[in-house]
Amino acid sequence: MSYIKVEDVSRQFTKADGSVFQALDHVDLEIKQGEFICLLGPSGCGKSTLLNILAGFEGASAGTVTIDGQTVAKPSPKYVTIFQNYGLLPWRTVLKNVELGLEEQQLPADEREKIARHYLEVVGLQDFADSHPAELSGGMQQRVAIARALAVDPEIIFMDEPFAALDALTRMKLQDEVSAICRKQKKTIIFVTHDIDEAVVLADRIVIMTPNPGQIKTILPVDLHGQRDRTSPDFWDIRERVFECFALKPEDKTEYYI
Ligand SMILES: Nc1ncnc2c1ncn2[C@@H]1O[C@H](COP(=O)(O)OP(=O)(O)OP(=O)(O)O)[C@@H](O)[C@H]1O
Repeated sequence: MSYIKVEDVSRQFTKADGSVFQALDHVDLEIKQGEFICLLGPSGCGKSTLLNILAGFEGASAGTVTIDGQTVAKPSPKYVTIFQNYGLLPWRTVLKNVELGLEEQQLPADEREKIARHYLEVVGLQDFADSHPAELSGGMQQRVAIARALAVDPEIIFMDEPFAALDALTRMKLQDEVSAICRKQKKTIIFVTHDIDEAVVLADRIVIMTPNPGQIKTILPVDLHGQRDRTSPDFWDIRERVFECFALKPEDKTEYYI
């Protein structure tokens, strides 16, 4: 039973010179509740456009998107989005940043603080509650953004290249943490990336997109369970299949990004 249904969605943009650009072309996709989906493809293939349409930030030119049977027309408080630049308020403490989304729920202050402290613990930042974002590393700031997203108990978390600004080791650590946390919390995740290894580490299914016009080329199930070992033959087998989908030549494979 599909939870998110994308039916025949197209999106055109009119460029400055008046020409029409087809960012998404007849896209169909069904996603089950609790799935971790990675949208993977080269720059300009429409990953962010599709994510923005799913999250209700922008409309499709044609086609429909439904979530739990309801047509998506605008952003909903049931879903949260995490961006690459963390989106933290610099003048607030870490704790107060995590409380931000809860303030709209009109909870008593002590209840709000209890929930925020719980999710800071989930992401391992309980000792930094009184720090300000500028005192934290990029990886820690992104963990605050993840705690803030989880605190409102969303049904879906949309993530648009959330680790792109982080160094490779921090990114790998956060990939493992996000995978474990989101699966434990049973969230539906739509995650945009152009990093092949990141998609293989995280996804239940990888939606492989190609540009000009933006289309879904294929959907690859990732049949790896539990903690994903980046050195295992199974991991390398799936990674190989993704490379084949993009028709990358053997000599291209040393570069992890597409
Ligand atoms: N508001 C807009 N006006 C005109 N063109 C747009 C607009 N938004 C996106 N596009 C174009 O649509 C195409 C798809 O953009 P999108 O940001 O969805 O790609 P992407 O796959 O997420 O790329 P990246 O990995 O570089 O972020 C791009 O060629 C982009 O220039």
